[in-house]
This record gives sequence, C-alpha cells and structure tokens, in this order.
Amino acid sequence: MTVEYDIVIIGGGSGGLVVASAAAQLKAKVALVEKHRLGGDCLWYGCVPSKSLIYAARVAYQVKNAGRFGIHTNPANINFSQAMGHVQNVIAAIEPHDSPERFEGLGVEVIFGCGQFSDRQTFAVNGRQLKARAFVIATGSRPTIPSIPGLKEAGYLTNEQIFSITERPDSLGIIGAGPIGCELGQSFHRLGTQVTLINSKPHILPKEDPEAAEVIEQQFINEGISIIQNTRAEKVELRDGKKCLWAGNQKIMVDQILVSSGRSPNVESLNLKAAGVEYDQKGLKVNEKLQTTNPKIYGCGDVIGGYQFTHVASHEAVTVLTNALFFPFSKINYRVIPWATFTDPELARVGLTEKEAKERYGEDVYVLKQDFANVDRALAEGVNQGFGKIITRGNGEILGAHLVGPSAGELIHEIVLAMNNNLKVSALSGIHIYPTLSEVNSKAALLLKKQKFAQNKRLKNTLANFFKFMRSL
Ligand SMILES: Cc1cc2nc3c(=O)[nH]c(=O)nc-3n(C[C@H](O)[C@H](O)[C@H](O)COP(=O)(O)OP(=O)(O)OC[C@H]3O[C@@H](n4cnc5c(N)ncnc54)[C@H](O)[C@@H]3O)c2cc1C
Ligand SMILES: NC(=O)c1ccc[n+]([C@@H]2O[C@H](COP(=O)([O-])OP(=O)(O)OC[C@H]3O[C@@H](n4cnc5c(N)ncnc54)[C@H](O)[C@@H]3O)[C@@H](O)[C@H]2O)c1
Repeated sequence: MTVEYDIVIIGGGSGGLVVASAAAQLKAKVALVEKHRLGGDCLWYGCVPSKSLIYAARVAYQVKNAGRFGIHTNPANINFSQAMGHVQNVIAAIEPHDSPERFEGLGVEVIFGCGQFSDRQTFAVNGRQLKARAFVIATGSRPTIPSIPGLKEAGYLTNEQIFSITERPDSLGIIGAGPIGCELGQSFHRLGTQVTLINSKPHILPKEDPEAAEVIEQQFINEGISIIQNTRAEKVELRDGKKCLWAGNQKIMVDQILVSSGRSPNVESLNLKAAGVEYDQKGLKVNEKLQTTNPKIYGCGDVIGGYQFTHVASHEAVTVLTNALFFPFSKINYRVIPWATFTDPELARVGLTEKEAKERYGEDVYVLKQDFANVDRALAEGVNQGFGKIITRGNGEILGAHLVGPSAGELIHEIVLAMNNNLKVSALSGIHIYPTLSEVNSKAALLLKKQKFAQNKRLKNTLANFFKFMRSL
C-alpha cells in the first residue's frame, strides 16, 4: 500500500523537532503534529526559562555577597518582574529556532492539532487520516500532581505556570526536592522569596551521588532555605488568603506552592490501544531500537521515561530517525549519559555511582576524589567547597564521575569525551592550563597512580633500595 509520508512525528519538542528537521533535510516526506506550539517543555517551561532565572538569581546573590571581596554596595533592589522579563526575553530569542516557519522552510509539514491513532498505521488529526511508513511519538511529559487533600482547591503552580508570574511570592512551599525543586527553590530564595522544600527522601537530589548532594544541601542551609526532609506533603488548607501546608507534624504557611514531584508521560489522548502500543505509568514500552510494541511506531524523549533530559531526547531521536527511515538495525546506547543540576554550586554526573561501581566490579574500584579547595583557581574565585570524583577500575577504565562545584556542568565534558572514546583515566592527566577549574579533573586523574603506588609495598621498597644504592656510589 502506498502511503503519503515516510514519517509522521507527534509532538514538536526536543525529541520530535530533531527527528523532523533531520528527516526533512534527508529529503523524506515528513509531517509533524503538535497540539500547542513548537519547542516543547525545554523552551517554554523547562531548561531555557529555568537556566535564565538561575542566572538572574545568581547575579542577585553575587551582588548581595560582594562584600566578602571588599566590594560594598547598597542592598540590592530586586525587581522581580524585570528578572522574569529576562526569562521571557531569552525564550523569545531562542524561539525562532523552533518556529513553524523554520521547520516548514526545511520541508516539514507542520500540523497544529490534537489527534489520535485510529488503527495501527493511521493517525487522525483535524479530520485528516495520516498514513506513514513510520510514526514517532515524542509527546513528552507533564508534572505529576500528587493526590494531596486540599491541594487542588488551594491552588498550586507547576513548571508550566511559574515562569509566567510577575509578582514575587513572599513565601513558597515546594513539594519535591529533585532537580526542579532545587533549581527553582534556590533561585526564588535568592530573588527574595522565603522558600521551604518538602522532601519525601532523607536528602535532597536523591538520584545523585550522596556526598555531592550533601554539598548542595549544606549550601541551601547556609543560604537560609528551609528543608523538611523525609516527609511527604500531606494536606493543604486555605487560611486567611494563605496556603497552609502540612508535612508530617510540621505546618507551614505560604503564599504559593510549587509542585515538582516527578513527571508523567503524555500518552492518554493518543488512543494507543488502537495502534497496539503498550505503556505504563513510566511511559511507552520500547525495545533497544526504540520501537514500541507496534514496530512501525517509535518513541523518544520523556514519553518513554528513562533519562528525562533534552540532550537524551535528541540522542534518542537520532536512533529513531535511522531506524524509522531506513532499516531498524540501530540500538540505543545509554553507556555515557551525562547530566547536570544547575544549582549553585552545580552538580554534574556521568556513568556509575560509587555504589553501582562496587556492586558491579567489587574490590576493583578506585575513587579518585579531588577537592576544589586544592584547585587554586577555585580559591581565587572564593570557592572552597565541592569536589570532583572520578570512579575507575584498576586498569584505568573510567566508570563514572561526579562533580560538584563551580561550572561542574561544563567541566564534566572532558570526562564524557574520555568515556565516549574509551580513554583511560590517565588521558585526563595531560597538561591543563594553570590556573583553571578543569585542573580538578587532571588532579583527580593523577590519584589513580598515587593510590596504586601507595598500595604497592614492593615497588616502594625497590625504589627506596635503589635510591639508597645511588646515594652510596
Ligand atoms: C523545569 C524544568 C527544567 C529542565 N531543565 C533541563 C535542563 O537544564 N537540561 C535538560 O537536559 N533537561 C531539562 N529538563 C527536561 C527537558 O525539558 C525534557 O527532558 C525535554 O523537554 C523532553 O523532550 P521531549 O521531546 O520528550 O518533550 P517536550 O520537549 O516536552 O515536547 C513534547 C511536545 O509534544 C507536544 N504534545 C504533547 N501531547 C501531544 C499530543 N497529544 N499531540 C501532539 N502534540 C503533543 C507538547 O505540546 C510538546 O510540544 C527540564 C525540565 C523541566 C520541567
Ligand atoms: N538540570 C536538569 O537537567 C533538569 C532540571 C530540572 C528537571 N530536569 C528533569 O525533569 C525531571 C523531573 O524533575 P522533578 O524534580 O520534578 O522530579 P524528580 O522525580 O527527579 O524529583 C521529585 C522528588 O519529589 C519527591 N516527592 C514526590 N512526591 C512527594 C510528596 N508528596 N512530598 C514530598 N516530596 C515528594 C520524590 O521523592 C523526588 O525526590 C528530572 O528527573 C529531570 O530528568 C532536569
């Protein structure tokens, strides 16, 4: 049967846009169906606005704390709506890159509408029946709203509303201390809001290296952010215009609540049953080739669960593109997936944690940890907290790395490059410019030799004897 399209993509965010633009540039016939506007969470409610807000908040913090460098100013006058204006300006500057005009210019047919599958090979939208050789579901995720009595009635914000507010809440209760809660919590606090994080786990950022997360936690405490640990938000009531939020035996009164307690896949409206596509609460079920349970329908990005990051959505998009347009031979490779949480200090990670490495390789695991307090450039910039930790095997194979400190999200890439190219940790100990923050990597890398030397009694004795002999000549 002849079909109209090579590929129909549903969802025009980080994953869908990569598939659409690359497929069109390869001269495939492409339709992209988007229910709202192109750009997805990353542009409108995620990475772009959050990183812009983080930057404005960092400036406020630096001005407020400039005194320790001998720079004295009047107390910073924070104009919240102008800070939010910066956020909107950055979105506006990036948006043309994701505009329908740009994609149509590349040859993509952009269809705005909310459709659904009518059978295993047809997607119905705006009264049209789209048939294609392959489909890609890239509909992303939305905030999971916990069923907390009174929350709905009292009202709350999620990442979908918070970047549009123009008045600063005096106080903000945040449910969930994952990356969203932590990045936005610190930013709002720095812009003058009293922030309380409610965290169901014993420590914030529970998916990260615990020692690294502890550095962030200590920074939050030093800045005056309240953290209620190991406690779930349980009930909300409206009292005198304020929201009264119960967490365990504690009660906090706040102006606003931000819900950042995880994500749910956008799958419900697509009539996936008709297409033979299975899913659960984490997302679409996909195989290593990113085929759903219908092999002609692929999934990528947040909607398949897993690593929910923009760069992972793009990485998955490439596998989907190759398999869907040509032959389904490519398997997704998740061996080296880096990410960063853009708190201050930043926390970046790639590969295994210490615990995971020890579970897999037992005694053959070396932890190479270098504090930023031993990196002269960090000290020059007033930083004496944080560290770089590289996890290796005895043969130098890099298993993972965890950096917490200034520009950690940039510094991790040297290790990512090494891992991607199967370089040993010694490759990181080459000349690094003095004084730079990236010396944290070279200094950590050198520790493998030092640790192995410290363990090697025979070599130490041989050298001692050698030098004794040389002195006796
Ligand atoms: C506050 C926040 C900060 C973040 N910061 C970072 C960061 O710094 N770095 C990072 O890597 N990641 C970050 N992320 C995660 C990142 O935004 C997501 O992983 C990424 O956007 C996922 O891309 P996607 O293509 O799967 O989904 P999206 O980009 O969300 O795109 C999905 C698209 O599908 C559309 N859609 C949904 N349902 C339908 C339907 N039925 N029919 C048609 N279209 C539909 C949506 O409108 C949307 O345009 C952040 C997320 C949040 C919430
Ligand atoms: N810098 C980045 O790359 C970045 C930034 C923000 C978000 N993201 C992506 O978005 C995803 C979602 O972020 P998130 O922070 O919403 O989710 P998350 O799942 O990472 O963290 C949510 C936290 O909320 C806690 N929680 C759940 N219900 C609770 C309750 N009732 N009371 C108190 N705590 C509760 C959970 O235990 C968890 O620790 C991330 O996993 C990440 O993939 C990435």
